[in-house]
Amino acid sequence: MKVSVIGSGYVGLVTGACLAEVGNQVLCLDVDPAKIALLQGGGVPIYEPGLEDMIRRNAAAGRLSFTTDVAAAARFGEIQFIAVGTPPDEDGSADLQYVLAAARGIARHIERPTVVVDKSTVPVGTADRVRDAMAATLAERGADIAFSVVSNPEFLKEGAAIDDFMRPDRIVVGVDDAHAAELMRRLYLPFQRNHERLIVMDVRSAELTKYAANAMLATRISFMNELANLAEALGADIEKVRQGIGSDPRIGYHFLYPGCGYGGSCFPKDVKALARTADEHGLPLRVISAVEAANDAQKRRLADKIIARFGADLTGRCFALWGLAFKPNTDDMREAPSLTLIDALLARGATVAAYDPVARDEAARVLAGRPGIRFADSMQSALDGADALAIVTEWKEFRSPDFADLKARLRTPAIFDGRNMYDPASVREAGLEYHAIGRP
Ligand SMILES: NC(=O)C1=CN([C@@H]2O[C@H](COP(=O)(O)OP(=O)(O)OC[C@H]3O[C@@H](n4cnc5c(N)ncnc54)[C@H](O)[C@@H]3O)[C@@H](O)[C@H]2O)C=CC1
Ligand SMILES: O=C(O)[C@H]1O[C@H](OP(=O)(O)OP(=O)(O)OC[C@H]2O[C@@H](n3ccc(=O)[nH]c3=O)[C@H](O)[C@@H]2O)[C@H](O)[C@@H](O)[C@@H]1O
Repeated sequence: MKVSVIGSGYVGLVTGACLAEVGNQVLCLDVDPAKIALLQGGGVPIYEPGLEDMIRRNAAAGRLSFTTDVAAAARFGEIQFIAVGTPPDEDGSADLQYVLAAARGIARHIERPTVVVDKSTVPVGTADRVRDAMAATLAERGADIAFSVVSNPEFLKEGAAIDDFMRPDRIVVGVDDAHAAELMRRLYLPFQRNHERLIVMDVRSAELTKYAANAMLATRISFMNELANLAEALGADIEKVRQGIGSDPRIGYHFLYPGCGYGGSCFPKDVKALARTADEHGLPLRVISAVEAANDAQKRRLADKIIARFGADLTGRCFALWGLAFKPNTDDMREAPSLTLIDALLARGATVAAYDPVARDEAARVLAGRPGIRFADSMQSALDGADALAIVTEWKEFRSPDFADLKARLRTPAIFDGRNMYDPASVREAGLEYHAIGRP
């Protein structure tokens, strides 16, 4: 099939590359000329394991190409995916300007019946707005071209995006006409060879399913984070409690890891947007508001622990930071808990020496112009001259450090572990203080 993808960010690129991988012809569009020039030259603007190889392979085979030409993209695909950003507006609701601009761009140039598939995360009712925007644009052109609007929310996780797309738990398709439903079924056939993964429903339910999934996952994390804080006060170990409850299949082990708060481009904004939608309908989601407040507090937790240990005035102190990205295996810094910690430390007069295996450049871009932060080339060099170490992202290479070396390099041998990476007894036996989340 011929497929256009409007928006070449995390979701657009992964969608485009994976659809090309199974034999479709794919054209990816973006409004950012620098991004498209990089992609056309064989580069990839984001770090996502396996993506660069997949893009190169499919571009070389002539199945995947990139453009900034809206008309070319609109005329190319019988299916047009919209995968542009939906950032939070000032009031927390999803800003739909990019989605609607993409829809108008398609309608301005299509020449044959087209199925428009919304992959961006959008509030319930957005498909209607996309339909209206397209109909108005077609009317301005005096064109009578049939089109359908489908909701096909994306559930991939950054850092595992290719695998999530190629082997999805489920593919949610919200659709209200048989032709579009059949086209979507054919498009996704290669991704469900072992068993049926397509869940077909009405458009509004599909739109809500996406927010429900992210809100449920965020709720689990905030629940565990608050419980961890309580465990700490009670002298209990949240890691033992996690194992104790995760073994119940009704609860399960996934997404039960306490830490220094959830970040990323989606949980924070989607939780806000869902709360906003509920408020607009006079049906406030009290649980969801609490999830958000608990996360804001949890992101400050490591800084609070450091202040409790070293005092509120951190002038002259330096803290080593391991991990900058909002989670491992990505260079994404959006809403990363590291940013909250860095802000708090710098505001109290400290300096920070940060190390991240892949997010260094992105972090340097985000933190440009902030005095007091140095980017180290290795885990070890971040420690030199530091008072203590804080761990924000659980990269694999942080799992088994040489604690004796750590102790030798740090002025105060103390670890503030925001991801509960170590066995407290082993760290303490090595002569280091260990301040984790919810552990005695
Ligand atoms: N990042 C993730 O892991 C996931 C994101 N989502 C959702 O997918 C959507 C996209 O997210 P990301 O890919 O992370 O965003 P992103 O910010 O990485 O990429 C969006 C891209 O769209 C481009 N763009 C904006 N307006 C355009 C237009 N009119 N025409 C063509 N290109 C345009 C931007 O230049 C940018 O490159 C959001 O709604 C997000 O909530 C859903 C699941 C996972
Ligand atoms: O809508 C989206 O964009 C995506 O949002 C999340 O994916 P992502 O943000 O890439 O990353 P996650 O692995 O979900 O982690 C999000 C945050 O939660 C934190 N987290 C995760 C799991 C856990 O047990 N504890 C915890 O603190 C992570 O450290 C990270 O900061 C969802 O997992 C995806 O299904 C969804 O498609």
